[in-house]
Amino acid sequence: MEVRSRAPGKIILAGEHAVVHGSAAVAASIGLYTSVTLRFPSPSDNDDNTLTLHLKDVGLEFSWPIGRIKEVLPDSINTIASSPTTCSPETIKLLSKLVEEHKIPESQIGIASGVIAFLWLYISIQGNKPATITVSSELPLGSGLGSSAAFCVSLCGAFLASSDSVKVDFGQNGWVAFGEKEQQLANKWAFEGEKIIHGKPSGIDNTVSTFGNLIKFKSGDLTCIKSNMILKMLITNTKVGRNTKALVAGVTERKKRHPDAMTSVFTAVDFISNEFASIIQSSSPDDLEKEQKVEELMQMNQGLLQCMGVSHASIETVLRTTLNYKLTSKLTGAGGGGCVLTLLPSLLSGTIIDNVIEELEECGFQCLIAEIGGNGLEICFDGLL
Ligand SMILES: Nc1ncnc2c1ncn2[C@@H]1O[C@H](COP(=O)(O)OP(=O)(O)O)[C@@H](O)[C@H]1O
Ligand SMILES: C[C@@](O)(CCOP(=O)(O)O)CC(=O)O
Ligand SMILES: [Mg+2]
Repeated sequence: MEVRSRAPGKIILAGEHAVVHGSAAVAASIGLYTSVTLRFPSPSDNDDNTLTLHLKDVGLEFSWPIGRIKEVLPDSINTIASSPTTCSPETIKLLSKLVEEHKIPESQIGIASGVIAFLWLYISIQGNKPATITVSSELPLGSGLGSSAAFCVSLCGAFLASSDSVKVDFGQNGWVAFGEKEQQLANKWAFEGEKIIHGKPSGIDNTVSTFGNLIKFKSGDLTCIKSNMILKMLITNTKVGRNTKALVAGVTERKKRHPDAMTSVFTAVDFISNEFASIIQSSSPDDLEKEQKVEELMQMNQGLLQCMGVSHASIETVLRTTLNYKLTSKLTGAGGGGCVLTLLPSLLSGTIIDNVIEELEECGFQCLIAEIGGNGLEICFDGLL
């Protein structure tokens, strides 16, 4: 049997980092997906007793005989697919042992945490069954567009769709969404995977990747938003690599050093995200006024992200370049490099957009205009697409 799943990346329009500390944030899914194919060996493949993971984007392959997994985890992982569980530090150590048996080049060492998350999610949901899993993504990895969440959500989608705890209609054609209960379950498991990759995630990335659309998120609670204005964002990837876990930990350290100042920063971001959500939902027909307010909030949010210490020289270059065209930008995701959003007002001419993109690309950056607020996690069964 073969199951396919896909889950989108995201942009955070307001509130990254502060959302980890309980402030509100606003995020949207984008039309770039991570896809997973899961294949169980057929009865005729009786020699195939391995768990294999192909990571196409990074050109790495991992394979473990099921016997080796049982040897390293002798007490097996006592989890059930319907009950998402946090991986203990002891189990992370055991799973790391399995990952370290494969050579990961030093330049790609960040992939190890993703492979540990994969093992935790697979063994927890599917147990010790042999299978081959292939992952490929349209998202740049480690750039602030939520590739880690899309990775965890798409894996959980495929694992749950082929487990007994989820009822899926095998008869439907093409890509289908889970029912709400199954979406909640996939989201909770994906959050457990994100914890392994990020350390202390807020849960916004896996939530928007699972449910899609536009959301406001605060302290684990999700509110769906319906935008009443066209939000066109240019995404500029500075291609400066960074690691979300280290950036999130850096902000927490800064909060420990300056608790009152940082609490005020997070409170200000909470107001910005709430106001952002109300403006885009407002039924006022004055789009120009709404765009100007959104731009001002983006500018304020960027200033506060600088206060948190997560901007970067490459991000500042994008801000300066776009400002020359009177356009407003802010970093998106964890910062420290990665991606920057620029609001493209509805009346902006195509020529200006082309010119700004050309100038940004001359700096070595990569630009894209992504579709905002599309579908979340979807599943497809073999032969039906
Ligand atoms: N397609 C993928 N293949 C392998 N690992 C992935 C993939 N997508 C995400 N990951 C994992 O997620 C990590 C990047 O996550 P993170 O630092 O949070 O950045 P972001 O989520 O912004 O892309 C990678 O180092 C890897 O561990
Ligand atoms: C910085 C943060 O707000 C978003 C991180 O997004 P990304 O991994 O950089 O795509 C962390 C979180 O909310 O878990
Ligand atoms: Mg991430």
